[in-house]
Amino acid sequence: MKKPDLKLVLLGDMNVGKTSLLHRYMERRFQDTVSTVGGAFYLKQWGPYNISIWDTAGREQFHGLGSMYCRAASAVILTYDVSNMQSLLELEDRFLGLTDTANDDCIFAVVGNKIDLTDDYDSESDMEGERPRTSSKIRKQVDLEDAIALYKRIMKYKMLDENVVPAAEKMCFETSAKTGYNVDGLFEGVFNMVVPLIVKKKASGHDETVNLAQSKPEKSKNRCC
Ligand SMILES: Nc1nc2c(ncn2[C@@H]2O[C@H](COP(=O)(O)OP(=O)(O)OP(=O)(O)O)[C@@H](O)[C@H]2O)c(=O)[nH]1
Ligand SMILES: [Mg+2]
Repeated sequence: MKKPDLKLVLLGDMNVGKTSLLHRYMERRFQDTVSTVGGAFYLKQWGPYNISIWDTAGREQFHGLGSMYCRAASAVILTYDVSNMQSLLELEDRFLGLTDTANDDCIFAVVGNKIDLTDDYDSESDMEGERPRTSSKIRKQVDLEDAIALYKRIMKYKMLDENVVPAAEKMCFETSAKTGYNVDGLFEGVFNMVVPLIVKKKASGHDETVNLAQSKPEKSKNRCC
């Protein structure tokens, strides 16, 4: 199996839709999921590069595995559910510390999924990024500004200079795995951000990504642990 050039990890509480986002992006559809056990990974070719994307379990009982999955990650997607404020709070309380094992120049994205459930979204108009209001849905509990504030706190926690890292507005997304809203924008936005890191690493001869042949996972989209 070809060695991935970089590693991207999805973290977040159970039920926020991490697996569904990955299915939507990789398989172009929304399908029933079961709560993830341990973790799973996909391989994605992006231009000349191979990216491994790791889906992790949000359930508390698998929490101990999180920092292992984050080891040497170049990008972490912290995912919450826009209809559930607690899921945003958990990112800071429970998941951020797991990223201590990621690369120093790791890029972070904060993603609010299930936007389709909220009164901030109209599926009839889900075209070209439009998102007018309707009245008949759940109240949105987390605003994009809350996610942006979290992103800024993450940068502080990582002791990264806000003027050097990607702008918060560029790294906070709202998505719907169900309708596909902004899912390509999320993954491709993150891929484009990390490509310069691969180029830099290759140029300096420090290619330190995980060798999948050694870390013993399976074919694309297989479960492990
Ligand atoms: N309406 C709606 N439901 C969603 C969306 N994304 C996921 N779901 C549903 O939310 C539930 C949980 O989705 P998963 O993708 O399994 O969540 P997860 O974050 O992978 O959960 P764990 O594996 O337990 O950590 C499922 O019933 C999905 O169908 C979305 O964008 N909109
Ligand atoms: Mg899952």
